[in-house]
Amino acid sequence: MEVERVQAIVSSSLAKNNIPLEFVRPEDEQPAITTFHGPIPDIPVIDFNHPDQDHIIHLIANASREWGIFQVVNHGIPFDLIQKLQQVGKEFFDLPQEEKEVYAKPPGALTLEGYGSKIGKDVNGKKNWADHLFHKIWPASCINHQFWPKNPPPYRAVNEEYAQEVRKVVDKLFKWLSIGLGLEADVLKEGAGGEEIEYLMKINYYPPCPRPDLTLGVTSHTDLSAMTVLVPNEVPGLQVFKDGHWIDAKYIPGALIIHIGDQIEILSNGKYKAVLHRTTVDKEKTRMSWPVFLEPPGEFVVGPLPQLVDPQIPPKYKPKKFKDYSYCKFHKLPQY
Ligand SMILES: O=C(O)CCC(=O)C(=O)O
Ligand SMILES: [Fe+2]
Repeated sequence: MEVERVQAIVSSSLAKNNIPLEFVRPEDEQPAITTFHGPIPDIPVIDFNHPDQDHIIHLIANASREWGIFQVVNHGIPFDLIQKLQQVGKEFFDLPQEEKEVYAKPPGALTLEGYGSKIGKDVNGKKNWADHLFHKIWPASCINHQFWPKNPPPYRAVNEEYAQEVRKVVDKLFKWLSIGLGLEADVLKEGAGGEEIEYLMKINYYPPCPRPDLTLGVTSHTDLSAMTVLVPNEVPGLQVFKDGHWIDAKYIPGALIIHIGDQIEILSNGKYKAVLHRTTVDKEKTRMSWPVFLEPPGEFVVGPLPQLVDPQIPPKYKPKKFKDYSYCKFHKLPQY
């Protein structure tokens, strides 16, 4: 069966002011009805250039306890590299449809890697207003170049360079998040797979939509990863659920958006929270984003760090192989 990409639907036959019913969300999900516009604090913004490292650690730990998400400025990744990452990704999605299909996720494949759209409809029978491309970028041993676009030609070099830069930021984040729990600097990284942690790049492509009030790009979820490091383009759309409200993330040029994912929530025994988030789409503009998911290897067992468990504070999660955790999450089965 041929899967129809959202981008292809948009460029073909879309009636003005109309979208196919399978993209129309129930009212309790529609962004026009459920987005909060009252006064509310912004997602915390953390400056890695702050001279006092203890202060940075304090801010990161607080943001991860209270929000599960924060933005980082002055993170050290050169702005022109971020712009190149965006440019080569955009050029890939601008290719003719049949050229992109060369990278299509093989049907029935176990891997997430490849070009595609979410095939299954969700529990409401609804689809996401988004296409995507997934491929691993680190460690070298887990890279499948068959899923890396050959076009545009600089795609590979730019993604290789980005992988090296993002690793430096990730190492700092793991270290500071660990210290923020009152623990040794290496515990979270080691608890999530150490040097074997896999860096999974995703490009989200959200075409313009005639009815952004009715649909969603990605529906509400927490990330399966340990954490996620995301570069957005300039079109707003990320929303986070905080204190019972869906609120918009502000776009800060060049900033990285850090999501705490399920595996850090588990490792920290619930001290840090995986953030519930979703995305909206735009009437005129294409939104894109480049999350990198940091995932334990499939066979790696993740559970609450023993240092955070005692008779007064029992473990809130059972240790589990990452591949089993992912399987349950994708198939919407209970975890424990
Ligand atoms: O596009 C975004 O800002 C977020 C995308 C997202 O949540 C995801 O791909 O997991
Ligand atoms: Fe996400």
